[in-house]
Amino acid sequence: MQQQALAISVLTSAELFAAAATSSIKQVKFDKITRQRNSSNSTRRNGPLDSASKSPKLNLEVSPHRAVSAVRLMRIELGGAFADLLNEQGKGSGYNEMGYVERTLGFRTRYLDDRDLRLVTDIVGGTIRWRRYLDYLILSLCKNDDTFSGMEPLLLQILRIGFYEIIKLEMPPYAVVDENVRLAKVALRPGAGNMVNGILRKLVLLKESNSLPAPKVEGDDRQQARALATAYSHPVWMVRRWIKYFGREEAISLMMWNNGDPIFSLRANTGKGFTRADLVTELKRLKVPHDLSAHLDDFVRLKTGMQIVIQAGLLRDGFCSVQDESAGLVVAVVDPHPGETVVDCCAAPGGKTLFLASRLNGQGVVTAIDINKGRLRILKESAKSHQVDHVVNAVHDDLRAFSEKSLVKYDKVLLDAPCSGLGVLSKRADLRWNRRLEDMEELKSLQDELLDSASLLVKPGGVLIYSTCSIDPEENEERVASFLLRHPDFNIDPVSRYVPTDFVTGHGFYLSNPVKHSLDGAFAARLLRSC
Ligand SMILES: C[S@@+](CC[C@H](N)C(=O)[O-])C[C@H]1O[C@@H](n2cnc3c(N)ncnc32)[C@H](O)[C@@H]1O
Repeated sequence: MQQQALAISVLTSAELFAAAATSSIKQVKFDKITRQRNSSNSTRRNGPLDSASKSPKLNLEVSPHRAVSAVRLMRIELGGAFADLLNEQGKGSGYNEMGYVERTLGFRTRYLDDRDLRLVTDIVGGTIRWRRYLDYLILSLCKNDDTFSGMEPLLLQILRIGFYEIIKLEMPPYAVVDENVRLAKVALRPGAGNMVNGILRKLVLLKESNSLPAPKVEGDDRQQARALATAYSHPVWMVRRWIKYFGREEAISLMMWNNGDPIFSLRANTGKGFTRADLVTELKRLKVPHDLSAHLDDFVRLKTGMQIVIQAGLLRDGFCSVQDESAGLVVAVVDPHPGETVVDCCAAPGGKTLFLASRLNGQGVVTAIDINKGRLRILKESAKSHQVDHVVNAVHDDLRAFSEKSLVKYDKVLLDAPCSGLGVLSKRADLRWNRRLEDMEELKSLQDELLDSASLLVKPGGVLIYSTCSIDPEENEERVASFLLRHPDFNIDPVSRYVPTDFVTGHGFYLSNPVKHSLDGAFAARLLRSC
């Protein structure tokens, strides 16, 4: 199911870190909203104790995973945190989150077991992905627009959960109605429960009679894009952009991919002497279904069971990393060899650095630069647990400053640039709602600037590799074309020697396309500096 993993990837961990750094202000805002709500409901009959109470009542009537899901959705929406923020530490996070339930909803339920945690992950991921479509349905079943726009945040989350469970998870509808009505009554007030009851029952009737409202794809381009954006739950600007670049059918396929269950891969950490064969033995012992990667020797694809891998400590102990094959193929494009000097210009949290380092077989150095201290700390810790820290030199700096002052030139320079992340929307459930069209322009000029800086670090005859986890031509091919105009001493080195032909574009770049390859989207260009 969606968002199966609890701790997702090294990348996610760093973003969690970044999110945590900004969450305190947002938490104050959230606490304030929920405090206001709690104080106005302090007299409810069946309800929990007020949040000010020292020992919240144990309320076993409410299914704990729904309470936690609702709270997490509130946090994500109000706080802009990442969907897996509280899943990071696996089981332990359940306790953490129950604390939130107590403080914000004002009651306790039993603690979450593994099954509950999986349900929370599925419900939260799915509800976020389908938000635009769910809201369209909810709005169409409300008395009027004001009922929807004036709805309190928690009530809206409870409705979204109910709609998602009925429409997308196809759970037994009347059980879903009962459970969500109870949650609304306990967490809010009896009237809120009645409203949830009324709206969910209308939905069940429409679903049973096959007459759910559906956005009509008609009118001019903008109107059609709007309807598709609602039906497939994406922002309108993304849909328009994808139709422009990929055509309507591929845009739809891409949205369907983004809404599907994310697929996770593991990379065996050969730097620690743990081979893919060892990983496979472990996965078999743990009964985790998997396939060998068709593209990379050290990788396996998981069908399910990431939680089991996490709980077995394989990630914590550095035996493997969660890394998408699309990112692994970028390292294949870099093609590091023992004894070479490599610089990873935007390295943190270190997914690619670790793979590069393990490929050096203990000879050579990867200099890993990043502007973000917190993310770089994660990189350093991971390098230690992966036992590749002796070949990783972590540098906290802005690449633009570093490249101006560096006297050293490198054999291989990887710029894994900050980008929109439009290739990884299946794993990053909330990213689609956080990205704005305006971000694209800012990102493009940053990418140009960083490319210019990275090029200063390449020795004559050396290679600059530019990569992103985006599928957007303006962040990929266009940035390379613009760079080559500014830097005539660089030429395209086609990647066909490094990755399977299927991933090579007409211009000799590497492109992993979610629709075509069933991997995350990623891009890389090899640019050779003349001697
Ligand atoms: C796409 S992420 C890199 C992911 C990483 N390569 C990996 O595989 O785990 C981009 C990184 O660029 C860093 N960054 C952004 N601007 C930078 C700058 N001016 N100098 C150095 N790093 C920068 C960000 O902090 C972020 O960690």
